[in-house]
Amino acid sequence: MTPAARLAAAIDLLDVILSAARDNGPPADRLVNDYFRARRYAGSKDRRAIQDQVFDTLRHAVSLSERLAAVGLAATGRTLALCALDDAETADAEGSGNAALFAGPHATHAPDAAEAAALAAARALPADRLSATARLECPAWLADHLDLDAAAPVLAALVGRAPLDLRVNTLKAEPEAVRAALAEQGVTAVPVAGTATALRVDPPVSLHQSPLMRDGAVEVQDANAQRACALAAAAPGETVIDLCAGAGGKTLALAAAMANEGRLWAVDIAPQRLKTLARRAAIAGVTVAETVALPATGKPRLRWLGAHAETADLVLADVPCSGTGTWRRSPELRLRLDAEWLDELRQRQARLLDEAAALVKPGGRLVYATCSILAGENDAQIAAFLDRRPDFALADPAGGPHAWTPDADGGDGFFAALLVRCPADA
Ligand SMILES: C[S@@+](CC[C@H](N)C(=O)[O-])C[C@H]1O[C@@H](n2cnc3c(N)ncnc32)[C@H](O)[C@@H]1O
Repeated sequence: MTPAARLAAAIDLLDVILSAARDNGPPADRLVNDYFRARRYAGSKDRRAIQDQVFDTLRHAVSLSERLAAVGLAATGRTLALCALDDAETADAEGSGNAALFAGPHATHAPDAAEAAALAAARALPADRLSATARLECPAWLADHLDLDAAAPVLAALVGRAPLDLRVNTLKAEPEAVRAALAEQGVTAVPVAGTATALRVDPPVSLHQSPLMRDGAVEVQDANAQRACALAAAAPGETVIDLCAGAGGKTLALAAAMANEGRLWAVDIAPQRLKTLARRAAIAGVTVAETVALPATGKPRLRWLGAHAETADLVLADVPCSGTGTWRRSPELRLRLDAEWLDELRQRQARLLDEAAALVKPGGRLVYATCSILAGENDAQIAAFLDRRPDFALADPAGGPHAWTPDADGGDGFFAALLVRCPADA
């Protein structure tokens, strides 16, 4: 593809992603996959270049939008992409280069003289003229929900690209053997300190064709998500309920920790995700997990929850959340979230926490987890829960809940609290 065709594709994709973000449509990575599935003529290098351009633009969409607004331009896929061009490309966009970026059928994307001047002014705006939130690529309204000064290092790290973290599936392989096998494929994977199963490949490479992936010896899973699972300390023979199992990232980790012994219920409201879970479980050699699709409300849900009340040694509530900790991987989430949705999420999280607690047997454990960096979804939920349920306590009150962050730990922003229910005779 020519540079002009790549830019045009990036603009098309940005428009599709922005409109999905506005209308609660599919996530960016799915839209990118769909886009290229319909355009088989794009080679892998083209795809990589277009994808990088799209995601880099989305990572800076908050500041780019503010720059565009400052010169009176609306933020669209096209203006965002043009505003994000670097110096060499800018010469082209302004017509002083060879205009290769707008050649042939892609001339429609070329700015006219007035727009080119406005874009140049937007690009030249010094960073210290941007708002404090835009400098950190954080939507302005979120300043009411976090301490901007304290969160600045985390927000800054969330603008970067995520590494590729792998979880070694101990049902199939040992970390050292996996490292050696990866090294034979020319891939350097480094153990992540403080975890037993996480290997980091940084910068990321595609391992989809790797036999290790195909045979289920490794899974892609962020190291901090693995830390949350490790905190749960699922053990062989236990009864475990993964209440928001989704496509099973954590279910598979729990099953490995249980060495496939005991009972592991994987519950979700999305049957399609549970189907993916079952497929992944088969590849990973997980035999202990049983999927349960429940509606979000209503009698069948109450019936299942009632039948399993106070039966679990461990319940994991990996609740739906803002995903603010995953902005490196899903930068469009910044544009998706609004105050109303955040409020709705928080109510849902509190309800799920209460449902999860009702499943825990006396003396059992409850892990509440999010991939959010917002206190309202994290510490505040735990504090309110402990007020509602005085029969639960933080397992490690001195350490409190855990908040792992990309600046400190390299992985996604992740929060997990381990709560223990008082034994029956306490
Ligand atoms: C953060 S995701 C879970 C990710 C998953 N645990 C993993 O590790 O891959 C949250 C999940 O909660 C599910 N969910 C939302 N509301 C639910 C409810 N009322 N009961 C059960 N699951 C729910 C969503 O469908 C979504 O799959």
